[in-house]
Amino acid sequence: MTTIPFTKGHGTGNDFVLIADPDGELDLTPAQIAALCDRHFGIGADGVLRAVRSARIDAGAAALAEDPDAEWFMDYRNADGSIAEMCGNGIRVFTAFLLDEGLAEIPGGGTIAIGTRGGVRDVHRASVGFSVDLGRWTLDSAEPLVHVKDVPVARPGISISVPNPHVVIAVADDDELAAADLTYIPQLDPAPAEGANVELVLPGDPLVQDGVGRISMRVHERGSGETLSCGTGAAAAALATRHWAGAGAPNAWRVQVPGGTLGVRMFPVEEGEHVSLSGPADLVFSGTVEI
Ligand SMILES: N[C@@H](CCC[C@H](N)C(=O)O)C(=O)O
Repeated sequence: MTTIPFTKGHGTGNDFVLIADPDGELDLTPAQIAALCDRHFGIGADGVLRAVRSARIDAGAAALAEDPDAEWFMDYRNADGSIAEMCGNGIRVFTAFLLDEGLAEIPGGGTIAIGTRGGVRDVHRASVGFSVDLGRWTLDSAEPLVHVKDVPVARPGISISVPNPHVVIAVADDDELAAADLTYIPQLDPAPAEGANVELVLPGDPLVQDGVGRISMRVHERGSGETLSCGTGAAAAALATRHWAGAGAPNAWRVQVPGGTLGVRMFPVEEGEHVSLSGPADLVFSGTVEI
């Protein structure tokens, strides 16, 4: 048994166990991650965020090659111990944790570069919490048929990577959004080999207010089940809705999730378009745990 300090944090209710492991000494197994995330027998969380110096984790070499300033690497794990490329809520909470622990600083008005398995991501302070540039997104050609328990009709999903995989479907109304039973894993046909996070989206009425698009969303996350929020899922949901809305749809979106509100923005860059995510990041308590 090893006793390790941890902090519990969340971003719009998407909650995480945060562990500082600067020298990469803690090789947590999937079973240990699942035990930490267990809501009955552990601390309870949707995932684990390990803060390790990029130089001290294999996956960090690519991050440092991309941006030598990416001193810290976010080693993200889903609640079942599986690895994902990116976590949009997690990276804001991770940044709050680095600052709180005195491990990093964000110079006034500046950004911090964080290594992730999906590439280096720049985070800066926002009016509420933090904003992260999620980088380039891709629309994949797959349109799997999505069956969600208690949603009467299966419908084709739109596949978007940011760069973790998402499949987004629209629902008809509030009742359908509420009725969906996301304790069951949505069935995708064909099923993507790497799995997918599935977002159910209800466009706002009106869809656009004061130039900002509005949607509500629920999510079933790969490796974590239904969560109160998914940052990369909010970005994928806004991108899918803009795609459905067609020409003239806005590039700024407010996404209502069960745990709060997130902001999504699309903006042009030299090589295409990036999507950014903003929202709160809260550290709730700290303690020690035996693993
Ligand atoms: N909750 C996260 C996404 C976490 C990873 C996801 N479950 C996956 O496996 O891709 C977010 O806020 O983006």
